Amino acid sequence: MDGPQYNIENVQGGQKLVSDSESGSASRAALLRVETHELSGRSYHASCAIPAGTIVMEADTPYSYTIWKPFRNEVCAECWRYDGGRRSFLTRRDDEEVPGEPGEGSGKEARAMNRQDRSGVGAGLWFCDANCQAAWLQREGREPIRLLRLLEEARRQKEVEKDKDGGFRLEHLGQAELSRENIDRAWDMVRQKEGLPKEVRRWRNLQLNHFETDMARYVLIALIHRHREVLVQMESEFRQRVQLGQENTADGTHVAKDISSTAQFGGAGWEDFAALQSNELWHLKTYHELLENQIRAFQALKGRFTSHVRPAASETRTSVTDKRGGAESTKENPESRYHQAMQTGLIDSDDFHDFEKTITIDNVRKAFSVDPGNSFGIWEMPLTEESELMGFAVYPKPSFFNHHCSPNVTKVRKGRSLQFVTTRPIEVGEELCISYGHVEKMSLEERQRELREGWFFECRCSRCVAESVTKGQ
Ligand SMILES: C[S@@+](CC[C@H](N)C(=O)[O-])C[C@H]1O[C@@H](n2cnc3c(N)ncnc32)[C@H](O)[C@@H]1O
Repeated sequence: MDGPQYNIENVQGGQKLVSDSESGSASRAALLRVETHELSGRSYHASCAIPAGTIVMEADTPYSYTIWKPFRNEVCAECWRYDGGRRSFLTRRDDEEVPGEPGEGSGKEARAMNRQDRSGVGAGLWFCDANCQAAWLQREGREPIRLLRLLEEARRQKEVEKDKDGGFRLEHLGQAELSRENIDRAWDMVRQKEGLPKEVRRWRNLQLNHFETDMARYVLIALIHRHREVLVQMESEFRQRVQLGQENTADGTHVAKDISSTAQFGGAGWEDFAALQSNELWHLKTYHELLENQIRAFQALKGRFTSHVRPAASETRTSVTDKRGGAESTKENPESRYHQAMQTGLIDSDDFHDFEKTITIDNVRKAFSVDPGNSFGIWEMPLTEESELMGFAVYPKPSFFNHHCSPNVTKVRKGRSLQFVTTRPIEVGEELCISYGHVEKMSLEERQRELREGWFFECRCSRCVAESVTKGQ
C-alpha cells in the first residue's frame, strides 16, 4: 500500500491519526497537502482517507493577535479566559511579581516597575495566575512587555480633534477614490518623511485612538516575532564564527538574552505569515479611513522605537547659566520623557538589538494586509449567538483552510490554541474546508453578500456553484 500507515487513537471528542513512525503535529501534517486552484487559491486536501472526528491540524498559539481594549482587563492574556466581564479571576498584571534577571536586572527592573506604577501605564496584559503569566513570559520573553508599555503611552486618553501632530490624514491624498496607485502614493509620502530625523521625532508624540492602538499592538507583536527570528539567525551565525575561531565569545553580548532558539509561533515563522493572501486593496476600498489608521499606527511605532533619532536638545537638556562666569551650559533634563525612558531601560535596549530596523513600511503594510482575509475572531467560549468578539488572531498554517458553505471541518478553540476537526469521513484528495462565518443556514444570496462584504471574496464553494446553476445564475 502506498503512503504512510496510520493508527487511529481516540481523543476527547474524536479521534486522532498517528502514523507508525511519527507522532503529534508531524503526523497530522502528513494528512494534508496544499493544492492551488485558479479561483480559490491555495487550500488543504486530504492525502489519505480521514475518519470523522479527526484532529487534522492544531496551532498552539497565533503568530500575532490583539484583544480589543474594552476586553483587555477582562481576558487572560495567556489562556484568553473571559468570565462575562468579571475581573476577580485575574490576579497578575504584566511582569509584576516576577523577579528580574539574576545578578543584573532586578534593581533596574524594580526601578522601571516603580516608574510604571507611578505613571500608571501598563502593557495591558492581565493573567489568571502565576502559571498563565509564566507561560506567556516563557514563550514571548520580557522585552515585549516593555515595548507594549511604550506603545500604550501613545494611546490617546480622550478623543481630541486631530491636530497638526505630523500624523497622516486621508486628506493628504487630495481625493477620496482609493486605488492601488493612491495607496502606494500615500505610503510613499510617509517613506519620504521616514528619512528625516526631525519628522520621525514628531511621530514619537503622535497620539493614537483606541482602534489604532489596538491595531498597532497586533503589528508590534508580529514585528517582535519577526525580529526574534533575526536575532536567532544572528545568534546561530555568531556561534558558527566562534566555532571557526573567527569570533571571541566575549563579543557575543549583542544577541538578545531572553530569546529561545526558535522563533516559530503556532508552527509558523514570518515567511509563513508574510506569504498569506493580501486583501489590502479590497479592504481599504471598502473602509477608506483604515488607510489613515494604518499609516498613523506605523508612524507611532516608528517614532517610539527609533532609538537613533535623538530628541532635540531642548527636549532633553536645560540651559544653565554659570553664576560665577556667566557662561551658559546645558544639563540633562530629568523630566524629559526620553530621559526617563532611557533610565527605565524602555528604549534603546541592547536586549532587543536594532528592533527599529524591523519596523519598515513593507513589514507593517504586510501585517495589515493579511489581517482582513486571514484572521480568526477570538470569540468568548463556549460559542453561542450571544458570544462576545474579544479580538482577532492570525494563525498562518490554518489560514490555508478555504471556506465552504457546508464545511467538513470545524474549528475548536482551546485557550489560545486552535484545533481543526473533521465533521464527517473525508475521501482521499477531497478539499478540507471550514466555515468563515455563520452562513450555513442562509440563502445563496445572503451567504454571497455576507462573504463578499465581510471576507472580501465571491464564494465559489461546490454548494454555491450547484445552487447558482439550479437558479440559472
Ligand atoms: C484564509 S484565505 C484561504 C487561503 C487562500 N486560498 C490562499 O491562497 O491564501 C481566504 C481567501 O481564500 C479564498 N477563498 C476561500 N474560500 C473560498 C471560496 N469558497 N471561494 C472562493 N475563494 C475562496 C478567498 O480569496 C479568500 O479571501
